[in-house]
Amino acid sequence: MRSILDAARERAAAREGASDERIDADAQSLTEAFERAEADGRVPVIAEVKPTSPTTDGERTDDPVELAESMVAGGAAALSVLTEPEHFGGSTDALERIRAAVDVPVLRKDFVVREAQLDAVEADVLLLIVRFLDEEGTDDLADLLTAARERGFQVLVEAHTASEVERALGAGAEIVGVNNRDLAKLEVDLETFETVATEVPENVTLIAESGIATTNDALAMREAGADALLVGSAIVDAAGGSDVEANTRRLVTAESDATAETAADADTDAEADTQS
Ligand SMILES: O=P(O)(O)OC[C@@H](O)[C@@H](O)c1c[nH]c2ccccc12
Repeated sequence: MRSILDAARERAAAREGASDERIDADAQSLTEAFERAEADGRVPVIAEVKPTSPTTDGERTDDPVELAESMVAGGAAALSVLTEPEHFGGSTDALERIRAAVDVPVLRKDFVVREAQLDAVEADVLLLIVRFLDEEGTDDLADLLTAARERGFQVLVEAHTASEVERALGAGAEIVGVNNRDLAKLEVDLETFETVATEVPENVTLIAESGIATTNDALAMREAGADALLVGSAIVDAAGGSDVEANTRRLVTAESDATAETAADADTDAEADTQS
């Protein structure tokens, strides 16, 4: 299989020939969706519809709209939908159907390297990956960021290292995602977020991405400063079962459950005190 980047360049070239109409996105605010979640005690989670990936065996053939609806029922603040066809089994059609079916913001997850790719499908939020930009055959991050905003998209800029975060901020990113997965080696290390997050100023919305599997992982990412979590595998093919709604809810309620547990512990302690 050719590389993700080569595939992206080729899809970009195909779109350049197609000269689609320019998207004029009517976008729902991602940060407001996070605030609504926080206001009712939910951890802001972006749940991801990803039929397959280079690190997954096989491909899920469930109806993506049903998956998405279960995620929202489980309390997801927003959704992420892969539209990359070759390595992730995604499609713009799935994104359109999901976006029409749910009332939360939807992120288009793809490898956008050229402006022409922006017009493939409307979404609330668009992903730009620092690692794949500013090099030969791709556009500049700052130019793409501007071009995406001109079309009405909010933009999530993804970084993996401190220097990529610097490039994201330098280009004017207001929403930054730190990917715990190294896209070259495809290995996940949650310490990536814990280390790199310290580079991001308070006024920037910060998202921890990938490899978040347990409620403890979720708590650790929040502790390290994540305003929101982006979770795919642990919701869709969790070891504990594939009840997507329950898997989403488990992460969404991680903090309220932890508080309840501490309170219960305190109660038991108080009881022990009165009895002694
Ligand atoms: O399935 P996970 O480990 O929960 O990860 C979700 C998401 O972060 C991951 O799919 C992802 C992060 N950045 C990407 C860029 C392209 C494609 C996919 C991704």
